[in-house]
Amino acid sequence: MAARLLFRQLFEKESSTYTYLLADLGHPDKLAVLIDPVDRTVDRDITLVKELGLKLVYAMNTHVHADHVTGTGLIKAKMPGVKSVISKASKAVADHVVEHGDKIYFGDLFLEVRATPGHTVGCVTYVTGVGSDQPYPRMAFTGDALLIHGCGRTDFQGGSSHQLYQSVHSQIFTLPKDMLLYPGHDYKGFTVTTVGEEIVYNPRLTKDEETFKDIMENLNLAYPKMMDVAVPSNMVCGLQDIISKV
Ligand SMILES: N[C@@H](CCC(=O)N[C@@H](CSS)C(=O)NCC(=O)O)C(=O)O
Repeated sequence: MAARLLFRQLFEKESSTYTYLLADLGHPDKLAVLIDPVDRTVDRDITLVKELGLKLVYAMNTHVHADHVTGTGLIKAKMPGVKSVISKASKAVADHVVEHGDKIYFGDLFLEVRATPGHTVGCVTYVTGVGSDQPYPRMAFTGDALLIHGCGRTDFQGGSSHQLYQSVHSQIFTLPKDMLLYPGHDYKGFTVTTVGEEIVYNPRLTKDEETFKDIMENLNLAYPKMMDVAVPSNMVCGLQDIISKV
């Protein structure tokens, strides 16, 4: 049966985080994945998965988040059989650790892993693809490597403005110009962008690398309020928090 993509963009307002639900409606079991679920909105996401008749197979993270606790641990507790996913480079614990070039299949569809370190050392971008040879709308989930007309900060968790600049230019700006890009957060009310739009209008990453580094060194952002709780919890995909929340 031909793959058919179901796609939902979900928002968690306290951390301005986007969670993405993707499923292959062409598969008899309607296999699905969630990218970057948040603990606070897990019940909403699980209800939606059930209402749509999907079978969730992976709860995936683009990186170890510093501003909120991932929902992957809670989802595993509430939906036995779902596997957590994160990059090997993050050094976090998950059921499935991925590296650059890996493909995560759900039905005939897959997400290809592109290493995009710089915001954190283990950041990855997930790019959609399809196993069979058919025309397909393509999208990439950039986590905090690339935000809409912005990018993730680089001042903690192994962050590096040099690495982020190289990651975005080599792994994201080389994708097809009309590819849709979906970020991990948005603080300004945007929902989606394209590769072509960011190549022209991103106010940070269109600059030369030295100017970019200067911009990043002078962001003067306060540390995320939940950082001391979120990072240790997310190093185990949120598992240490589940006992009090299930
Ligand atoms: N105020 C928020 C944290 C906001 C923040 O630092 N966002 C990060 C991504 S989450 S670690 C970021 O990279 N921002 C880049 C930017 O340019 O805003 C909180 O207290 O949680």
